[in-house]
Amino acid sequence: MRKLAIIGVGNICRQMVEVIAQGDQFSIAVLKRPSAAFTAGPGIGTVFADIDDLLAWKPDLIAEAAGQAAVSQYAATCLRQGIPFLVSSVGALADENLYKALCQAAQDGNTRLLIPSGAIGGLDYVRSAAMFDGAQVTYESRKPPSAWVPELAALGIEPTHVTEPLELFAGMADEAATRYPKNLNVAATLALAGVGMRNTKVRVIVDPNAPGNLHTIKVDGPAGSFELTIANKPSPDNPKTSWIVSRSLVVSIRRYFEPCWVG
Ligand SMILES: NC(=O)C1=CN([C@@H]2O[C@H](COP(=O)(O)OP(=O)(O)OC[C@H]3O[C@@H](n4cnc5c(N)ncnc54)[C@H](O)[C@@H]3O)[C@@H](O)[C@H]2O)C=CC1
Ligand SMILES: O=C([O-])CC(=O)C(=O)O
Repeated sequence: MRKLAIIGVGNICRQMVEVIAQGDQFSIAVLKRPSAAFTAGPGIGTVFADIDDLLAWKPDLIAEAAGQAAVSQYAATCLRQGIPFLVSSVGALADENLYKALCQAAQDGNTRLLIPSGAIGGLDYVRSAAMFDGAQVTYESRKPPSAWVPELAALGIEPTHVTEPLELFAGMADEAATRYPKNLNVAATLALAGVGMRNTKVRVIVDPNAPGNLHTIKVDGPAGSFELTIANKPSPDNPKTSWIVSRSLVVSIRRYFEPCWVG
């Protein structure tokens, strides 16, 4: 039985535990915020509120499903201790210094910083296409107003008053992922797989007509072109987070331990 630790006890964690409990051979511990009122439910063996206690439990892999601040707070310590660290809040790595420090910590610990595809896909193609000079990569996020409630409120906009597509942002991936830490982690993922944070162009649109969380990736380069639109259903408990994300994390965990993987 392997030991899996999940940082964060929200929507993604809940779904991961449900899926893993159905067949994977893991015992699961979670790390909650010290102030959070959370007790172990089905599938969760132990609840920690302190990272040192979690590390003393000696997990085989730690998955972060908490937020960008949790990556800067915990990842380096875990990696230096030789524990693979799977990041969901990839936008934290838009900070180049943090990204380099975590790669170094992984090397020092002889382990890996793991980055899942999350809400998007096609990263294998993007990675290969980016090996050719001149490849261009763009990303467009189009989510309904329900995914943008606090951000719209900060602009003084009532979500129900958005009746036409509204461009929130146009710029580069690092800025998008930093400005919108709960909606644009995938911009950083795409940038890391492809042509980098400062070369990946991003548009963010609040679209009242979007049938879900739409992600469009375009690649144009010497090797060919590629256009992919993914229409994700939002998570039942969190409209910002696409439902598929927890599954992507579970796939990454299985892939880490399995002797053979595809893709
Ligand atoms: N890579 C991807 O495709 C995606 C990544 N994400 C990332 O996943 C994160 C989690 O998403 P959800 O589970 O839907 O959010 P959620 O808000 O339902 O759950 C987050 C949980 O983490 C806890 N938390 C926050 N900071 C913490 C800390 N420092 N230590 C311990 N616990 C902490 C919160 O109390 C909450 O229980 C998002 O904030 C986002 O950064 C979300 C969607 C897609
Ligand atoms: O789940 C999604 O659709 C994307 C998302 O929130 C993120 O990248 O942070």
